[in-house]
Amino acid sequence: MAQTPVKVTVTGAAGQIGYALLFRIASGQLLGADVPVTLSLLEIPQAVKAAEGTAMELDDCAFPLLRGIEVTDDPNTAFNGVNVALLVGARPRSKGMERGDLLQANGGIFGPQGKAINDNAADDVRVLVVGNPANTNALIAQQNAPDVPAERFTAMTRLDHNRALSQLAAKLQVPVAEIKKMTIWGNHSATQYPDLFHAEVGGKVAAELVDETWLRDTFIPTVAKRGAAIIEARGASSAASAANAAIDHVFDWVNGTDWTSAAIPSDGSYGVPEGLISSFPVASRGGRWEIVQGLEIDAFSREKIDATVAELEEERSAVRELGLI
Ligand SMILES: NC(=O)C1=CN([C@@H]2O[C@H](COP(=O)(O)OP(=O)(O)OC[C@H]3O[C@@H](n4cnc5c(N)ncnc54)[C@H](O)[C@@H]3O)[C@@H](O)[C@H]2O)C=CC1
Ligand SMILES: O=C([O-])CC(=O)C(=O)O
Repeated sequence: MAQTPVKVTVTGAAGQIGYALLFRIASGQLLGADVPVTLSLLEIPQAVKAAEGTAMELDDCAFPLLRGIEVTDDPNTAFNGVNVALLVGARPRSKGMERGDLLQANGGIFGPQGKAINDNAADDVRVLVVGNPANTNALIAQQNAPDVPAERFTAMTRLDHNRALSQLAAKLQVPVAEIKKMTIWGNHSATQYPDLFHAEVGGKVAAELVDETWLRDTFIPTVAKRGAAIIEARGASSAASAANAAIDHVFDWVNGTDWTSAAIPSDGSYGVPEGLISSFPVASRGGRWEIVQGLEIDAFSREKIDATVAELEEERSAVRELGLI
């Protein structure tokens, strides 16, 4: 029997990440090489024409797995029956904009999108928020979707995870595939904590294979500030690598993995207050993320985790005060 296509909705579809992401979804890399998909491209009215242009190009690829494309500026249409929602479109910080203004502007996007997901999505919907500030935008969407299980709302720290793998592989001159158990904790921001005390290379603890100064003064800031370094070098923010990380996140969520990093709602593990959407070491089993349990947290890591979690708490308080959640 022919398989029913999975509906994948991408917001901000006419943006840079959208352009790097849509073709890979349509080619089968998001869900698997045997899973047909339909795509819904959500944009603001001014960018619908550009998204239609991307849809024309998608048509022109004649992807065997792509069973339909819609382009719309209506969230209720875009999320109608959606199985996988990739929330990429967001309001970037502009010059002179205060953090409260940024959160308010994004509340105006992620609140209504959360509600539209609540009212229209398929029962098995999975949501990945990429648009910044990703963790708190995910919280806003989740809190506006009370009928959807809270655990279905996640935010992307997989790009940070991949950056950490790549930096460590280069330092140790080993292939990326030899590194296991990498973890990003906390917020997708400069406070994030890339943890080498649980990462392993050839069965050895990564933190013991590098000197402490490099770990503290080079590795952590390089990973945490890589987004800014890309903007500085490219004159535009990470797009292909962000799209790649979104593909990795959803593929592993659906198909399973023993260990990666994802920002998911906290159940209180590792002292992270319940409900915060924070990055953890996670496994995916049976289509659900689980926080890896039982890790010893040393004093250095505790301080770093507490700092990034404190930032998430501040963001949650700010959006509460603004009445966004
Ligand atoms: N979590 C992560 O690791 C990363 C997150 N990002 C974030 O991803 C977001 C998107 O980045 P780019 O694609 O480079 O930006 P972009 O500016 O090229 O594209 C954003 C698109 O979103 C659209 N948009 C704005 N409001 C919308 C709404 N209400 N509904 C639907 N579409 C809407 C815009 O029209 C635009 O086409 C940014 O917030 C960026 O900071 C970027 C890289 C990594
Ligand atoms: O800062 C940005 O807009 C891009 C970003 O999140 C990243 O590259 O990690």
